[in-house]
Amino acid sequence: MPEAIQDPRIPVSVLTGFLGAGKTTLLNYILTADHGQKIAVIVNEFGEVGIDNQLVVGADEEIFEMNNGCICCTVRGDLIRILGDLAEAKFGKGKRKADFDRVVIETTGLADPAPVAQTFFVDPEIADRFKLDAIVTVVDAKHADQHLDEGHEAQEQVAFADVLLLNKTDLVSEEELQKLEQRLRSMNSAAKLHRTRQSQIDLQHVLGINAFDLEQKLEIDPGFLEEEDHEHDDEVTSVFFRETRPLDLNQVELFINEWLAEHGADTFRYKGVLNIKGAKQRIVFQGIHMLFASYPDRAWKPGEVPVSEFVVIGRNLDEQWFREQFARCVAS
Ligand SMILES: Nc1nc2c(ncn2[C@@H]2O[C@H](COP(=O)(O)OP(=O)(O)OP(=O)(O)O)[C@@H](O)[C@H]2O)c(=O)[nH]1
Repeated sequence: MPEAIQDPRIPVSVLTGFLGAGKTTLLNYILTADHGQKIAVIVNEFGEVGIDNQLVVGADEEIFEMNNGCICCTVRGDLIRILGDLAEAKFGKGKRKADFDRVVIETTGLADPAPVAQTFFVDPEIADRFKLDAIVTVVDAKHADQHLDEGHEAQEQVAFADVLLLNKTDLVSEEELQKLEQRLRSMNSAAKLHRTRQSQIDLQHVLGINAFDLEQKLEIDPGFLEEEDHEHDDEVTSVFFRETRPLDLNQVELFINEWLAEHGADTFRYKGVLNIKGAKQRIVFQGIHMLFASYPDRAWKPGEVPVSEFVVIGRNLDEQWFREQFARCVAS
């Protein structure tokens, strides 16, 4: 990806997934795989001092632990501090030096990924140095239905995912897998879904995937955003928007202001590109709840049809409201 190469920020992958889904297994797999990259690891294990450090292999890696609470509530300050230390060790003139190409954060199975992801939008120094590459959610195929029925955390982990790893496929039948895949897709049609055993996957699907590059995903799997399935009555759903007519910037701003005021709490994740009238570049547009960012991306290519495409993932989404508001954004 040319954009990714030009972006000097350090990519960060966030591993999430419910308790026992296979996050540490994935982290170990990443650390031992032959990818030639140096990875700094941040581990947050709820209430178990040092446990994860013992489970994580790869002694050469920089491992930072956060044991004083759940990453999503009490210790976001810790996360900011650790990331700041890492940036200082890589770029600063201090004594402590650490050379690494990317950061992987393993969150506790009970974490709501939003505050972790928000860290990369909120804190200007962090946003300057680090870029959220992707949220990777490991799903336990055997227990997912139960977790999704019971808990908001599991639903939100699926909703926030850029990549879903349907793990432990050895423990369930093909039929069960297909049903579960449908359920996951109906909750988050934008995430790329892979089946895994022992969290093993070609790491090009997990690291350096530049999650906000919808185009790349569309190349791999055209139409994947449009898959819809209403068989389940899960509250978490995703809605996809596409419009080739250029949009009016003022109307888009009004739409977004209204959206964040009225529906910010229900919209977990949204991302995509906008085709703004008069703009030569695509505008990347993304956010998490009320935190929203947009910035000019690459220029539209010669021969490329400029198009606005984005996905909104959330709970109890008022799809009709979104469609009506979005329709008003088309430039006259
Ligand atoms: N049968 C089966 N077991 C698996 C698979 N992947 C992981 N496991 C096992 O599941 C258990 C939990 O895996 P972990 O990687 O520790 O899961 P985790 O998500 O890090 O767990 P927490 O940190 O407790 O949330 C371990 O015993 C793994 O060996 C799989 O594909 N199939």
